[in-house]
Amino acid sequence: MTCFDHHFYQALIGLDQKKLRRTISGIKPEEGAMISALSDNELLCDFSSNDYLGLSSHPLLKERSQLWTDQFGVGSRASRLVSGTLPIHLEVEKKVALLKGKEAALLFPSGWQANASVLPALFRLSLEQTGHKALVFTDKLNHASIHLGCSAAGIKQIRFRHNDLPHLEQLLEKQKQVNGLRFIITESVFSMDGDQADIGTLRQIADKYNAFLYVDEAHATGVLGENGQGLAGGANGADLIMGTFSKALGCFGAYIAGSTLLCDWLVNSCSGFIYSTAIPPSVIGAMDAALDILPTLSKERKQLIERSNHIRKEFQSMGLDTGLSSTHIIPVVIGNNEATLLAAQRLKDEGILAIAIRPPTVPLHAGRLRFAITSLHNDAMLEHLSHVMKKLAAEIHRGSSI
Ligand SMILES: Cc1ncc(COP(=O)(O)O)c(C=O)c1O
Repeated sequence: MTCFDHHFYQALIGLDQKKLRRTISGIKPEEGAMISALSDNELLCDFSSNDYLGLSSHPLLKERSQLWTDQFGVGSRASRLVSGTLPIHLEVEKKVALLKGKEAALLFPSGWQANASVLPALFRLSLEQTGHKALVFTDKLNHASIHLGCSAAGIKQIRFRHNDLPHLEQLLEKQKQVNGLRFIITESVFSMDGDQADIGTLRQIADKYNAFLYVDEAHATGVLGENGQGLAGGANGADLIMGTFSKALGCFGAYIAGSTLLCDWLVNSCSGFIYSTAIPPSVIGAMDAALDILPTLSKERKQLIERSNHIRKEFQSMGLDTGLSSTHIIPVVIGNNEATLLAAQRLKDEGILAIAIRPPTVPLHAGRLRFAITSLHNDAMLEHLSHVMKKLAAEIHRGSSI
């Protein structure tokens, strides 16, 4: 009991009333894409997992994780700049840089931590070098950790409409005479919408306005681009790529990739890198194995995209709103929070897990079921999904409470 429990209680009641309260419900992984819910042991096919290539249970990831734990210990003992840097951290950073076609890379304990701490470090560069605050142009649907990185730095974001690059240009043009370094920040595949940013055009705009292009590739890495490189790698891509190992790469942790000087600057200025214990050997082992496996998965990537295209078309033919999705992430936008929760429950009753995503994760009145297709889904699972969604679509169109 704390002296503020009555405040916590009232705040939670407020969320309940708006159907926005979140609760933790545990799961146990079963074979393939199946999981069982801890609450009732119900067996469900998981369409909410970000384990897009099924690597989280891959034998090589487990083996190397175990091997490097045996060789280097469980913990990494210190932060990277103290005595926490092992040869395996440096090796994996080289592999990330190679995958992304960049000079250098740095590992971070999580994607959230990377965005939340790298952005403030970059923005400080503007103040230090020009004496003026950074001008930060952000897509309206960027991830919460990007917003946090901006607000932690006291930056007022100049937000452009989602994926609307003419609007971005207008905003850049409007600020043309204002001093300060310019940053453009976007995701390459949007986590809740499954649509893609046009990196080529963003690069041209960034060059025209001498802006630094920062791209979060959390959901593209592993799945899209050559060898799963993502969409923003190479010389014509982003200035800084941020990405995670926690999704298609099946493990945990994150990275940024860019120029050597950029990485050297972050080693000297980024609090999330400097003041945090180095990633443990078990995780580095899994990261290393995932990076080795990635180039061998072209067939899986192709199949994943084909299957996702098929499911999206099926949903659309049922009159469901899949937004602008063009990837393995397929939202079905329902709108109302209560109806979204009901729809998720209907699916659960039919053995399908698709979590109801509600504000503030998505904009107001844009509640949705978010389906992530993975390599672990087989034809029978996808057919069952289609069958169940047909029934749900009929309910939606009948105008029932869903
Ligand atoms: C676009 C995006 N960026 C960053 C993150 C944070 O990554 P992590 O889960 O590694 O903290 C996520 C994950 O939820 C994400 O979807």
